[in-house]
Amino acid sequence: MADDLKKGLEGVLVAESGLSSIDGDAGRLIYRGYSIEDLARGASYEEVLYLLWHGELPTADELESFAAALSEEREVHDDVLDAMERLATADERPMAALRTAVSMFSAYEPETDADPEDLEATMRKGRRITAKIPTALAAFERYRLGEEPVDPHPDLGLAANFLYMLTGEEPSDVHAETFDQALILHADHGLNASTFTSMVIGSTMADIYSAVTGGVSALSGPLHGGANQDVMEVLMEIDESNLDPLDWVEQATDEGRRIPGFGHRVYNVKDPRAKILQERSKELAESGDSKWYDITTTIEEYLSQEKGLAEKGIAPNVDFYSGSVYYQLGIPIDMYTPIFAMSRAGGWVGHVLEYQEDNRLIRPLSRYTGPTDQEFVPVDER
Ligand SMILES: CC(=O)SCCNC(=O)CCNC(=O)[C@H](O)C(C)(C)COP(=O)(O)OP(=O)(O)OC[C@H]1O[C@@H](n2cnc3c(N)ncnc32)[C@H](O)[C@@H]1OP(=O)(O)O
Ligand SMILES: O=C([O-])CC(=O)C(=O)O
Repeated sequence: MADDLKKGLEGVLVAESGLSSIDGDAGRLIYRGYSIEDLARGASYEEVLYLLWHGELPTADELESFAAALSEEREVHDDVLDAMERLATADERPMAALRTAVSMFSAYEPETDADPEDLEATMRKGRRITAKIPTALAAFERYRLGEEPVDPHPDLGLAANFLYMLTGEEPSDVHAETFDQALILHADHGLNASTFTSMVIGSTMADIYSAVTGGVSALSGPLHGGANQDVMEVLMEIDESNLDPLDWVEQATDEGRRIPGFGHRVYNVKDPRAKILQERSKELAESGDSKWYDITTTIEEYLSQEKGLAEKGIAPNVDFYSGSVYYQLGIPIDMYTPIFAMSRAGGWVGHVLEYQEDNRLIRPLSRYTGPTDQEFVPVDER
C-alpha cells in the first residue's frame, strides 16, 4: 500500500475542533477542557450538551432555561408515533426505527425554511432532534410491549424522563443518575465514524436532520456503536453455555473470535469511560445480581493479561461495561445502541455546527484501480 493511502483514514487530520480531545496513550478524554471524570461526577447530560454546543458551562440560570427549552420540545408528532407503532408491529430493529424517526422529525420542523447558513436555527433544530429522540424510542418500546406510549414528564431531566417513558414509572435516583452519567460519557468522542459521517453530510450544507440520520446509520454497525449490544449478547451466550466464563473466552479466542467491546482506533489503553462504567456496573451488581459484572471482569482479565491484548494496546472500550450497566437498569438489549445515539446526537449536532462555521465541502480522493480504455459494445452485441 502506497504511503499516501491511509486506509480507514487512520491518522489523517481533516479538521480542527474545540469539542473533545482524546489522549489515546494516557487514556484521557476531555470535553472542551473538562475531564470526563469531572463531568461524569458533577454535571448533567443537559449541562454537557450546553457545554458542547455553546463552548462553556452554563450558569444556573442558563442551564435552567436550556433544560426547559429541551423539555418543551419533547413531544413528537402523532404521525411519528404512528410510524413507531407500525415499525414495532413489523418487528423492526429499534436502531432502524430511530433512523426513520429522526428523518421523519424534519417533516414537522417549524423552521423548515430557515437559511442553512443560519447556525442559530440549526442549533434550535438540533435541540428539537435531541429532545425528541428519547420520546420516539420509548414509544417504539411501549408499542412493542403492546402498551400505549407514556407522555414525557416535564419535571424530569432528559435521562430520568427516558427511563420514565420506557417503563411508566419514575426511576430511582440511582438509576436516573447512572443513566445520566452514561449519556454524558457517550456524548462526544472526536471524529469517530458516526460524527465524521454527520460532518460529511453537514459539509454539503444539507440540513441537520440529514446529518443526524446519517450519524444514526453509521453508529449502528458492530464495529462502532453496535458493539454495546454485542457485548451483552456475548455475556448471555457465556451464561447460557454453562461453561466456565474463562473456558468460554479461551475457546472463543482460540477459534479466532473477536470479542466486542475490546479495541479502539484511538486508545492504546483502557478507555477512561470504561473505567467509570465498570464502577457503575460493580455498584449495581452489589445491590443485585453480580453475574454480569463477574463475567465481564473475567473476560477482561483473560484477554488483557493471559491473551496479552493489553500489551498490544487492545483494551476495553466504552462499550465493554455499558451493556451490563444498561442490563441492570432493566433496558432491553436492542435499545443499547439507540441509547448511544440518543446521547451522541449531541456530539453530531455540535460538530456540524462547529464545522459549518467555516465550512468547506469534504471530498477526499480514491485511487482508481479499474481498467482503462475499454471498448464500449452496445448491449445487443454483448
Ligand atoms: C464506540 C465505539 O465505536 S468503540 C469500538 C466498538 N467496536 C468494538 O468493540 C468491536 C471490536 N473491536 C474492533 O473490531 C476494532 O478494535 C475496532 C473496529 C474498534 C478498531 O479497529 P481498527 O483500528 O481498524 O483496528 P483493526 O481492526 O485493524 O485491528 C488492529 C489489530 O488489533 C486486533 N484487534 C482489534 N480489536 C480486537 C478485538 N476486539 N479482539 C481481538 N483483537 C482485536 C486486530 O486483530 C488487529 O491485529 P493484527 O494487527 O495482529 O491483525
Ligand atoms: O472514537 C471512536 O472511534 C469510537 C467512538 O465513537 C467512541 O469511542 O465513543
